[in-house]
Amino acid sequence: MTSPTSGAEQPAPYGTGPVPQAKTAGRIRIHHLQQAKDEGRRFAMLTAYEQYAAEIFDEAGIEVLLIGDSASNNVYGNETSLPVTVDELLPLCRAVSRSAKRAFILADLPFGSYEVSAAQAVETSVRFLKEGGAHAVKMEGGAFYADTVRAVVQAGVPVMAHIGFTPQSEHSLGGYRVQGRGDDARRLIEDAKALEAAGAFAVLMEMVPADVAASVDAALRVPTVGIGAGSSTTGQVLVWQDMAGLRGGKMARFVKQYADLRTILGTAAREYAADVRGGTFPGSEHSF
Ligand SMILES: Nc1nc(=O)c2c([nH]1)NC[C@@H]1CN(c3ccc(C(=O)N[C@@H](CCC(=O)O)C(=O)O)cc3)CN21
Ligand SMILES: CC(C)C(=O)C(=O)O
Ligand SMILES: [Mg+2]
Repeated sequence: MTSPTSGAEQPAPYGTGPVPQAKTAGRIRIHHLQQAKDEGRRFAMLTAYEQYAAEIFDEAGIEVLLIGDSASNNVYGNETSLPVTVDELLPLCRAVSRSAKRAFILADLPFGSYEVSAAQAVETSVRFLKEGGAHAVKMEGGAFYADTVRAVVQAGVPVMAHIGFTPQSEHSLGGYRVQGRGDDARRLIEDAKALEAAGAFAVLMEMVPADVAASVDAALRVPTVGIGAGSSTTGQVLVWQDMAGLRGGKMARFVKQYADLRTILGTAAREYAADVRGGTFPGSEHSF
């Protein structure tokens, strides 16, 4: 193979020198996630909605950052993920994609932005890549969405499918409940296979019995990601404010809390306020 750098050293003609690769060098891509499955390794995914979380998780080696529609109830103050819009998620996606150098950037399609037609799904997905800087999108839904997945993939947008408990359908599913128990296990496996056949590069399962999730993972060539789906999936995902203990209140069973940021930030804010009220902040070292 010949390359511009082989043979005798010659000045490169203008415009043919090496292209800077900083933007993509070392970037996690879909084939790395596939390799993880093929070689029996697991990968980690977290949500991220802004600059510092994105930078910190990227530097920590988290392979996939998800701009989740869970921004609805973790950023925008809604009770559920239903109200959040494309126009609200796009700026968060842009902030994360600007801030992460290595992670694969995955954007959730919010409720109402892809269900109407395959054309609507393609239009919304393209916006997340063009305007949000995402590398792929995730959408909720089973085999019924296979044609939609196929259309988006054909347009050049990789798709992660999301099955099991799909929070955008909580009112159809009758609440926040484990999916795929008993006879429903077979349907979950068929959904996953149909979505893989439609071109999904991965399948995420939420709140599915561990043995059923293991069967789905075994039935698929592509990697799986789990949240409340046991330890047999290729990857795992958590909402970062749950994982880091920033969010208060009762946590779902599938959450493991690795830090207590809510207490740390609350203590910092109380100490700051006390210093201000007591006149000890700012000190002379903070003054001009
Ligand atoms: N902060 C946050 N964390 C999440 O994991 C999350 C969001 N927000 N927003 C969108 C969806 C909603 N999700 C949720 C939220 C709560 C439960 C929950 O309360 N589960 C209970 C009941 C399970 C059952 O009885 O079947 C649990 O104890 O796990 C589950 C999924 C997951 N996603
Ligand atoms: C919980 C994960 C899988 C998600 O879809 C989200 O954060 O929106
Ligand atoms: Mg979501």
